[in-house]
Amino acid sequence: MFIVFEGIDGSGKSTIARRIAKHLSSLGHDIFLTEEPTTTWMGKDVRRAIEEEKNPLSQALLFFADRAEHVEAIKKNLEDGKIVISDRYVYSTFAYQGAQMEKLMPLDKALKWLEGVYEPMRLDPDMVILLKIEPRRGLDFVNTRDFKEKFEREEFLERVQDIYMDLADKYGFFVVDSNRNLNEVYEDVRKIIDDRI
Ligand SMILES: Nc1ncnc2c1ncn2[C@@H]1O[C@H](COP(=O)(O)OP(=O)(O)O)[C@@H](O)[C@H]1O
Ligand SMILES: Cc1cn([C@H]2C[C@H](O)[C@@H](COP(=O)(O)OP(=O)(O)O)O2)c(=O)[nH]c1=O
Repeated sequence: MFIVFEGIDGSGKSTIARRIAKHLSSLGHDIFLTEEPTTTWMGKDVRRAIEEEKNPLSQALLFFADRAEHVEAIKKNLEDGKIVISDRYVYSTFAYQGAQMEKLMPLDKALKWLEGVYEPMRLDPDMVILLKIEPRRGLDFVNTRDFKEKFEREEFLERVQDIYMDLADKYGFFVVDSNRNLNEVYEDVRKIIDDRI
């Protein structure tokens, strides 16, 4: 079973993924809890490219390089009978790099290209849970930098979330409202997963 958490920055993915991993582990399941960008040197290079605001195409290809390796690790853990829980996956690239690339080309073309790059490494999750939060609220939970940067980030994340919502329709994500107390969010997510495991 391969479960993915998606959502904009500060939507609660890491917190909820950790709690779900603990819960499933207490039920006796073996869990591989993982994340993208990964914690490998490739993942570190990806983070550096984001920080240095490199060209969206280089960023997209770096995310895919990191993911191509990650998919191998995920496959191995699935073969070992583990439940894999990933904090972000390919839909982050579709949503974030899609939003960046639409400044260069129409979004549908950008998404087609990104889906094409994914194809040779494709490993589709059994379940994708999208945590949906007001971008401003999410930003308040993460780093607060200067006002202008925050405003630009908020506008960008609004667009990322719109794309996520289109992807939710297309790929059949479970959408959970994260504009609430984290315990309520967790309970909804736990029910979705417990009903299907
Ligand atoms: N819906 C929420 N209600 C209250 N706190 C939240 C909520 N979502 C996130 N947080 C808090 O915001 C911080 C960032 O959450 P995190 O799980 O790291 O989000 P993400 O991985 O999506 O960026 C954490 O301190 C978390 O407790
Ligand atoms: C996996 C992935 C992440 N990202 C972005 C989302 C985040 O802004 C940033 C770092 O990811 P992450 O550490 O998960 O951020 P957060 O915990 O705040 O959600 O990388 C992409 O743009 N494309 C991708 O494919």
